[in-house]
Amino acid sequence: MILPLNKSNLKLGGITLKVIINGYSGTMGKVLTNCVLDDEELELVAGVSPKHHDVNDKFNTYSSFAEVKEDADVVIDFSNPLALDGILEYCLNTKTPVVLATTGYNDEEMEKIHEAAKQIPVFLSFNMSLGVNILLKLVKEAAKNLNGFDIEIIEKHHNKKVDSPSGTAVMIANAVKEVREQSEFIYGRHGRTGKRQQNEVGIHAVRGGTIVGEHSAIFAGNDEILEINHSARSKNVFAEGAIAAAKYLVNQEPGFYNMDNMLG
Ligand SMILES: NC(=O)C1=CN([C@@H]2O[C@H](COP(=O)(O)OP(=O)(O)OC[C@H]3O[C@@H](n4cnc5c(N)ncnc54)[C@H](OP(=O)(O)O)[C@@H]3O)[C@@H](O)[C@H]2O)C=CC1
Ligand SMILES: O=C(O)C1=N[C@H](C(=O)O)C[C@H](O)C1
Repeated sequence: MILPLNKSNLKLGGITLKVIINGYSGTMGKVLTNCVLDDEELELVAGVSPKHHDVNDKFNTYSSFAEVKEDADVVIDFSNPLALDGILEYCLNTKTPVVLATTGYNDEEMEKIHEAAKQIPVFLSFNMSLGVNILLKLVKEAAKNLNGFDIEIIEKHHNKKVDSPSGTAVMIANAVKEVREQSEFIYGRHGRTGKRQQNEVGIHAVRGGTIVGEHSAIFAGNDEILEINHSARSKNVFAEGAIAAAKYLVNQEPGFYNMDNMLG
C-alpha cells in the first residue's frame, strides 16, 4: 500500500500505519513496542516471537510469521538472522515493506535480502541512530585525508549481545574500505602476530554489563591521534530511528534503502 508521506518531516498526515513487530518480546522489541503504541500515527496489529510470545489485550501475538493473519503496511524486525526466511516469506507474499534492524547476517542472508528488495521496499541499517550515520561520514572523510594513519575500531556492548563484531563496527570498517580499498580487516589480535601492517583495520569487541552501544574509530598517526566516538545512552534512539525508517519506507518503490537514502 503506497501512502502519501510528507518526506520533509517523515510524518504521515493523519493516516495510521499498521505495523507488525518481529522480535517483539526481545529487549529491543519491548522498547519498540512501547514507542509504536505511543505513536498516534501507528497501529500495532501483531507481534511475532518464537519462544516468549504471550497474549495481551493490545495486539495479537504469534510464534511464527506463518501464523500471522493480519495485513500490515510495514514490518519492523529486531530479532535474529534465523528469523529472516519467515519474515521475507510473509513480506514477499503480502507485498509488505520491511525494516530490518537485526545484525549478524552472513553473505547468503544478505543476498536473500537484496533479492527480496527487487520485489518489495526493504530498509536495512545495522544502526538506526542519527549519530552513528554521521560518524560513518566523518570516518570516510578522515580515512581519505589522514594518509598513513593506522585505523582501529572498538565497539562495546552489553553482555547479552550474541553477535560480534557489532553490525555498526562492520559498517564502519566497510566505510573505511570504500576509501582505502587495500584495507584488510583484522578481528582482534592475540599472540605473536608480528608488527601491524599499514593496511590493517583492527576491529575489537568488548562485552559487559548493560552497555547500550559504543563505537570508536581511532586514527593513530605519528605523535597525534584522532578519535571519533559515538555512545548510545538508551535503546530508544534505535526504536525511534526504526520508526522513522518505517514511515519513510511505506512511500517507496521496491528497492533497497538505508539511512543515507532517508537522511539525504
Ligand atoms: N539496527 C539497530 O539500530 C539495532 C539493532 N539491534 C539488533 O537487534 C537484534 C535484537 O536485539 P535484542 O532485542 O537486544 O535481542 P534479544 O535477544 O533481547 O531479542 C531477540 C528477539 O528475537 C527473537 N528471536 C530469537 N531467535 C529467533 C529466531 N530464530 N527466529 C525468530 N525470532 C527470534 C526473540 O524471540 P524469543 O525470545 O521468543 O526467542 C526475541 O524476541 C540484534 O541483532 C541486535 O544486534 C539492536 C539494537 C539496535
Ligand atoms: O545488539 C545491540 O544492542 C546493538 N546492536 C547494533 C549493532 O550490532 O551494531 C547496534 C547498537 O549498537 C546496539
